Amino acid sequence: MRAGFVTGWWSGQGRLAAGLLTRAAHNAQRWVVRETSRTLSTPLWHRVPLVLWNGVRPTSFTFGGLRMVHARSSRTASAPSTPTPVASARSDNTIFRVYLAPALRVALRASCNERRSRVFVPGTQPTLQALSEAIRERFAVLHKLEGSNVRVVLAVGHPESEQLVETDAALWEVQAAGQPLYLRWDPQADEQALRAFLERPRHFPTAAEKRIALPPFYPPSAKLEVVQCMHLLSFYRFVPLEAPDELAAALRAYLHPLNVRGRIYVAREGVNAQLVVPDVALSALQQLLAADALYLPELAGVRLNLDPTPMPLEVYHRSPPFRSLHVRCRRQVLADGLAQELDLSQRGQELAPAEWHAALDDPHAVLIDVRNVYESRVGTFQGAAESRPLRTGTFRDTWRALQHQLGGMPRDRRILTYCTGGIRCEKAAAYLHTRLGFSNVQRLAGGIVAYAAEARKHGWTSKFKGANYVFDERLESRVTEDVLAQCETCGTPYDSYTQCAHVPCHRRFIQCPKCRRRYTGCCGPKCQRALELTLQNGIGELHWYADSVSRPLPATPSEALLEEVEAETHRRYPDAAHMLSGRLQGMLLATLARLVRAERILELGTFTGYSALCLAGALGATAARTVITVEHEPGAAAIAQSFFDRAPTALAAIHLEHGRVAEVLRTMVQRNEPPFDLIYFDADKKGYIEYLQHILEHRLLSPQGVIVADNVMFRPRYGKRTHVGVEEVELDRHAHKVARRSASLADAMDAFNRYVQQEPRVVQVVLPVRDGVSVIQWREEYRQGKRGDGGG
Ligand SMILES: C[S@@+](CC[C@H](N)C(=O)[O-])C[C@H]1O[C@@H](n2cnc3c(N)ncnc32)[C@H](O)[C@@H]1O
Repeated sequence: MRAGFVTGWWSGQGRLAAGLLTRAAHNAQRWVVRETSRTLSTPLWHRVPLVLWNGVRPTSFTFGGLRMVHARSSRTASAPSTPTPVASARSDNTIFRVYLAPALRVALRASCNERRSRVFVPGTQPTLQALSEAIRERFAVLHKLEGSNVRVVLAVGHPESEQLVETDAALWEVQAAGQPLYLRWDPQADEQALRAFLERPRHFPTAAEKRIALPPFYPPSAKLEVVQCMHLLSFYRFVPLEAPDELAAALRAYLHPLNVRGRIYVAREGVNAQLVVPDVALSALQQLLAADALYLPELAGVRLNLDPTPMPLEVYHRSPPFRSLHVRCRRQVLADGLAQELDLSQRGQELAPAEWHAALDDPHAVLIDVRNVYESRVGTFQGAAESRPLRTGTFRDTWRALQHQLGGMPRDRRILTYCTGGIRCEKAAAYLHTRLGFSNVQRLAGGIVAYAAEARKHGWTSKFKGANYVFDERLESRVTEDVLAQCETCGTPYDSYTQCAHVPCHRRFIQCPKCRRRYTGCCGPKCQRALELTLQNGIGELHWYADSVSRPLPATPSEALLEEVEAETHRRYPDAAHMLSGRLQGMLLATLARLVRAERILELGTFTGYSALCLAGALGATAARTVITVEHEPGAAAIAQSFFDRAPTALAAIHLEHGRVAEVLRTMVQRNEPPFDLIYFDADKKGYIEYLQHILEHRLLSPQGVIVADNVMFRPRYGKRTHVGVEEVELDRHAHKVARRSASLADAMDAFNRYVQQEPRVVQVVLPVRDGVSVIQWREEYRQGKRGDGGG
């Protein structure tokens, strides 16, 4: 017997029409259905088995409206009669790593989250059929294959692998070897079907095209142009659904015209929705789901958890909690990882927020926070009740944590459970009742969201302290001003979550703004280092582009001369040639010199004379115009002088001062040197602060003058890079030395930037050109003044 994993063909339109017909039976007066079902008899696509037993090996057959096409493969070995046991299976589930192959990802336009997943299959010897169902549930994007005639197979090891999983035994082998699985096109795919799918028209029918009559109370438009604010709203209901996909289709059809965004899961066990609703559409949505409404009978009278604070439209635009509407069919609306379905008919007693508020004073009650540890960290209920945190990482861990926390407890003890919106408590309470035998389980109706709204409405002192963690892009919604958590990097009280800026890590964690700045948005130095390497590459590319589209000033020394300086520098200083300013920075210096109408320029750090030549070019030759440049290294000074001697006469005179910058600056003051209109800092980084103080103190900068400081965004180099990532930075001994030195230079530059930022006499702007250029000027009130008066 052989089995193949396939996705098949079925009539998507027919499915919708069939769904609508069924719905029409509920409320015939509201629906106009012009389409009729075609071949459909089993509307649940995800219930259709995807494994073919091919004793007779059909190439295709139709099952409940789904045409199944067998995935032929190069593997011919038949399944052994005694299956190999699975080597590694955790708890009640077996976990598979499944990826979408790149070609499939692109074709399905899978989002980042949908590109790979761990797939949990109940049992330790899962069948291929169970895995295929779990995959269908996990990779909702496979829905897009609906209506196509293309096949997807499960390949082992790599995206192009032709080793396919076709039998349960092959699956167990894969699991035992810990190999990843790739969802890919069938290697023997029908080219035509594939092309038809890839070139399919991307048109999403509107409600009018679907011929759905919208309710009369709908607003004429819910477009964001006519909206003032958005409302955050959630609802869920555990209700047995015969045809979740019908309800999903109906929800899409009804909610799209209201411009509702968010995420709705629909399964045979019920519905779970988190939405953001335009203000003009809120009352229509409420009417749609009202107790007496017939539009969505499965949801009639569902409790709507409305966030009491509407979101102004500009806030929504800045950080929308949801950007579009996703209605997805899943195996469960709340995946619990339990091998056996819970009996949800016994799920404890619901307490209204006011009853809950009072119940928390019961010293004999046990309070169970059913949320995960990262949620409890930023906000919890506090009261007399004894609190037993579950500290779970995912909802699937709840069962073991409950057994652990409540193991030896009398079964008639009063248990109070709460979660964000109430849905998790329903399953937890059912488990406590039916599996652990607790008889007095009570849960907070509507969860923290409903409690916070009621507390605010009635002016109670909230017993929930801190922030309510939410699963949209806001990450939390504040209930009280209490701060229960700490910054994970410095330990100061703070409770806002962020995500590590280093994309491969992307860890969600708590970090204060100070540490966020310090670690450039990363969760720690390791990720920061990795990010810096990425940025170095990125900036390199941007610099290259900026250089290629810039055009030098006409008076700049000839490109040929500058190229010669560069070539000579590389020849004589192969390891230090990067110190030379280069074309783009040379152009920037010349432009700034022109802008401030500079006559006198001072450069600290000549090296081989590249930037001095650019500056002299910007001034042009007149008697009053001069560039003074300072260099202490005789070899570099000699090279620079040789080029200055050969410079065209159209350039301003360049006077090279041999010696250390500090001394030269002192002698300048002694000999009463007139002030400069542009001073370029490009010598030793650790002296920048001292030079600045001296220049300001002795007014060596003219009132309109500008200081240009180079390398102010200098970032440490961390040795040889193999490829970007957290673990990939190799440091050899020499690299260690370089790293230490460059780290100390980076610190010096950071100290300089911060010094200038707080220096009252100047203003500065930092430009991310190369490794950062700071442009510093006198503040207006300090422009005029006498030498030695400190500029004041
Ligand atoms: C980055 S390079 C200058 C590059 C040059 N401005 C250009 O763009 O072509 C720095 C130069 O400053 C010199 N230098 C460093 N510290 C110095 C100091 N205290 N006094 C004088 N020169 C110094 C170094 O010898 C080196 O040649």
